[in-house]
This record gives sequence, C-alpha cells and structure tokens, in this order.
Amino acid sequence: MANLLLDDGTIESDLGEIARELAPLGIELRHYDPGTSLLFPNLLDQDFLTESEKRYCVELHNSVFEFIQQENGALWCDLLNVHPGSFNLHHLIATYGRYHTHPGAEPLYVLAGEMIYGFVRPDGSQVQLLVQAQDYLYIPAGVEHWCSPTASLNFKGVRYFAIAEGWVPNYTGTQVSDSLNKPR
Ligand SMILES: CSCCC(=O)C(=O)O
Repeated sequence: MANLLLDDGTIESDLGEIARELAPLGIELRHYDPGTSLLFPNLLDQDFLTESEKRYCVELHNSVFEFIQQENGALWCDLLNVHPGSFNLHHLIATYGRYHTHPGAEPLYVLAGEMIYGFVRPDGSQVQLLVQAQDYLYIPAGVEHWCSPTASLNFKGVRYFAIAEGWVPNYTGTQVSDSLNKPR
C-alpha cells in the first residue's frame, strides 16, 4: 500500500487522503487486488525475466486490466523489471531521478516491489509517494515528477503508453528538495 511523505514530515498512508493530497495535480492513485499475481507467482519472485516471460505477464495482466488500457487509450504496454542485477540500473537511477515531464500521461500498475515518486505541489512544496504492489498510479501529461527504486532495488510494473515513442522525458531542471530528509 502507498505512503505519502509531506514536506513537514507528515506521513499519510490512507489511500483516500493521499488521493486528496495529489488531486490538485491531476494525479490518481488506486489499489486493485484482482489476484493477477496468483497467475504468475513464480515469475514475480524471480529477479531476471526473459522477454517472453515479460510478455506472458503483461498479456495475462491485460486480460484482467483491459479497462486500464481503454481508460488511457493505451497503444502498447511493457513490463519494467528492476532488480539488483539490472544492466541499466545506474543509468535508470540517474535519469528517472531528475525532475521531468512527459508529453503523454504516465499510467502504471505495480505488480511487485516498490518505487518512490517525487512531485511538486501547486504551492511549490515537494512530496514523495511510495507505491507498492497492486497500486495503480496515473500521472497526467506535463506533470513534473521524478522516480527512483528503493534500496530493495526491486520493482515490476506494467507501463501503459498512449504514444508510440512511450514516455519521452523533458527535463525541467527543478532540483529535488532534500528538506524531506533533514533531521527535525
Ligand atoms: C516506474 S517507471 C517511471 C519512470 C519515468 O518516469 C520515466 O520513464 O520517465
């Protein structure tokens, strides 16, 4: 289940409250537990997945989550698999971790593991959102965000793309606030 860390150090873990805090940005957070993980439990437990194992997970997942594809006009989806041995881990952390926007929306369903997202609220304050297995996150086009795997370096999620190029990043130059990590 998700957690939201506000810039005053408050942690919100109620889904409804988190959704209310993020609504001014047009961000949606939902939690779906339709049992899809039971369809491929062994695959979710293993670090490395072959391309055909990834396709298998996405296809089974989509047979249950067709409505998410329709809601988002998704042209294609993929499974992002992050694990300690991911060959592009350093590049991924360095690029995803910079504030950026995309020309299209960023809908994402977490199958396993977790990811942290950072957002700038309309008042300029920055918040961090932890998403975990079975959370669905929707970030509208043009909304500034960064994201990072947690120290577990473990994340599997289905990404939905409404444009052929996928989530093309436009870096905004906004500095990630470190006030969230300072002792109080
Ligand atoms: C969990 S993948 C999200 C990464 C992202 O924001 C991007 O692709 O730019």
